[in-house]
Amino acid sequence: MTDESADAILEELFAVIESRKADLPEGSYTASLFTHEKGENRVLEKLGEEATETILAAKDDDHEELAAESADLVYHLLVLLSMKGMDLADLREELAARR
Ligand SMILES: N=c1c2ncn([C@@H]3O[C@H](COP(=O)(O)OP(=O)(O)OP(=O)(O)O)[C@@H](O)[C@H]3O)c2ncn1[C@@H]1O[C@H](COP(=O)(O)O)[C@@H](O)[C@H]1O
Repeated sequence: MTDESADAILEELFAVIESRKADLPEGSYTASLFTHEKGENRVLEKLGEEATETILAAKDDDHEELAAESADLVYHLLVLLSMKGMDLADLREELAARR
């Protein structure tokens, strides 16, 4: 996979998250994070859980599980950025500044 196509997938995912935030459709897990009674604490909790699950997968040297948990982690991180009014450009800018 090229860097460009990986970035396109992140862009597409972030656009879906933004659309769920705007429309709050019934049955959407993403929408449920934006409307959760715990507020932003719910996504923060999920980030902690997914980080732990990622660590456990790494310790087990389970590559399939590590990829799956990493995807959960990145998804919840993108939801958090969206919740805070930030976007992928903020992340890209910070990473680029470190080169
Ligand atoms: N990438 C994801 C994604 N990654 C993880 N998750 C959800 O995150 C949750 C992870 O929770 P856990 O691993 O702890 O498993 P769980 O036991 O089901 O979780 P909980 O009961 O604790 O909530 C699961 O409910 C997953 O479905 C995601 N939900 C949605 N997306 C993307 O968002 C899009 C829109 O989804 P909806 O908002 O549901 O329409 C989807 O098409 C996907 O592209």
